[in-house]
Amino acid sequence: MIRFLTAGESHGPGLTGIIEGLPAGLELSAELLSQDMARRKMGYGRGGRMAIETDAVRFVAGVRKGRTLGGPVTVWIENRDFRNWEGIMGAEPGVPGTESGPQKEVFVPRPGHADLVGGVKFGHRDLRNVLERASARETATRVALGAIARAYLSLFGVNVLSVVRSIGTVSWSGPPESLWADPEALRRQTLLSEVFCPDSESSARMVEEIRAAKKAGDTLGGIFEVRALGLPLGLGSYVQWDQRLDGRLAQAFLSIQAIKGVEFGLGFEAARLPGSKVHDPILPGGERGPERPSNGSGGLEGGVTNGLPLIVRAAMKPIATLYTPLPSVDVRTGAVSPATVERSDICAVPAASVVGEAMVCLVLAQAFSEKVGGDSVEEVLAHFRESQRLARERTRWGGGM
Ligand SMILES: Cc1cc2nc3c(=O)[nH]c(=O)nc-3n(C[C@H](O)[C@H](O)[C@H](O)COP(=O)(O)O)c2cc1C
Ligand SMILES: C=C(O[C@@H]1CC(C(=O)O)=C[C@@H](OP(=O)(O)O)[C@H]1O)C(=O)O
Repeated sequence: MIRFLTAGESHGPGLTGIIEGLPAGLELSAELLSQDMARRKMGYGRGGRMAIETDAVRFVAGVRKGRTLGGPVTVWIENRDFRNWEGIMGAEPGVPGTESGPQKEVFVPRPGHADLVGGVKFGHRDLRNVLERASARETATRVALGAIARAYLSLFGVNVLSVVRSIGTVSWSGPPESLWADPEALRRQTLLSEVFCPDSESSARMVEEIRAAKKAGDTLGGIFEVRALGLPLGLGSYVQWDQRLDGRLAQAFLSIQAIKGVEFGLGFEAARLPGSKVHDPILPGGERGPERPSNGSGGLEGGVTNGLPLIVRAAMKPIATLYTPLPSVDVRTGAVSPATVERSDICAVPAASVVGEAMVCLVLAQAFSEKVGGDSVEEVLAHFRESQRLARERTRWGGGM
């Protein structure tokens, strides 16, 4: 069983991630993780912090000579900004000389952030004790662990990709199927856009809208789409509520800071259409199993992958920190006061799309490990091949069923 945890504060010394349950012998390197780490820092509308961090990943456990050992894999990502925060964020109280100067305490909660609820829940008067962990800085760890999960998924020929579908009021219909089917070309074209939208006209309009929001002291959200290609039929299960893969993916997406909605395939549109326009006919097909001429289901039926691409879209709300702040209350006095303004992103939808990919990789890796298990890569691959053989046999109609 694959499971993972993250730890660390936004301006503390660094971030730690642990992922357990990977087979021994999986090839891993910092270099392999670096592309995803770099993409998460990108996107027009991010704040000054991204210029400070390098987000280099160091393996501190579970990997030797470029291969997993079978134990928990632990990653460490340094917060380079910590050197500017050491006196404020250090773990030891009263280290001489470190507590002079501004302490960057936060007393006026930002509407839409975790400040108010965290302060009341944990009894923190200084709301910095809340925002440091609630911050999406934590997603750097998820992307590192997600890239490890991606390496595991590559054993099965699975590819996970994303594009930005809308920012603010600007939206577009998404790439044609032919471009989705060419992962390298899609990735290249997505990276050419400042907002990870491979349609250049929409991309330029999105950038313009972010620029206008910044000028107005405002922020923006948007929608991104993640797809997983090359999935076999049979990951996840309908036999228990918490084994349904759509439910597990939805939880994973909603756990990303500021994600407020998730849909699969036709999504909410399906509620407006008759069944004949929603469900995907089942045709006999050939050697590769039944054929489905459409994919309104987004690759899941009964909480189980059906062999079609997984299609998930997530909606991100606008960033909570406003440079023209909303009214709030000073927790020391109860007086009405403008919400705290911290250095902040204006829009982080492109970055969130990379985090979304990471969460899909992690949930799919868990589902694969449940289905095909195994202590070594060799064993995992043998189990996978056998399960593929059985699936082929069972869809040779009139034969194996
Ligand atoms: C990649 C990314 C970057 C973010 N950057 C900021 C930011 O700079 N300022 C901010 O106020 N919120 C930012 N957020 C959102 C907050 O972390 C989030 O709104 C907060 O933790 C409260 O959680 P909730 O919105 O899910 O309720 C970001 C989210 C993501 C995914
Ligand atoms: C640090 C990251 O994102 C941060 C997420 C974030 C928030 O409130 O969620 C607030 C900002 O933090 P800071 O005040 O340090 O600039 C973002 O930069 C990151 O993505 O690596």
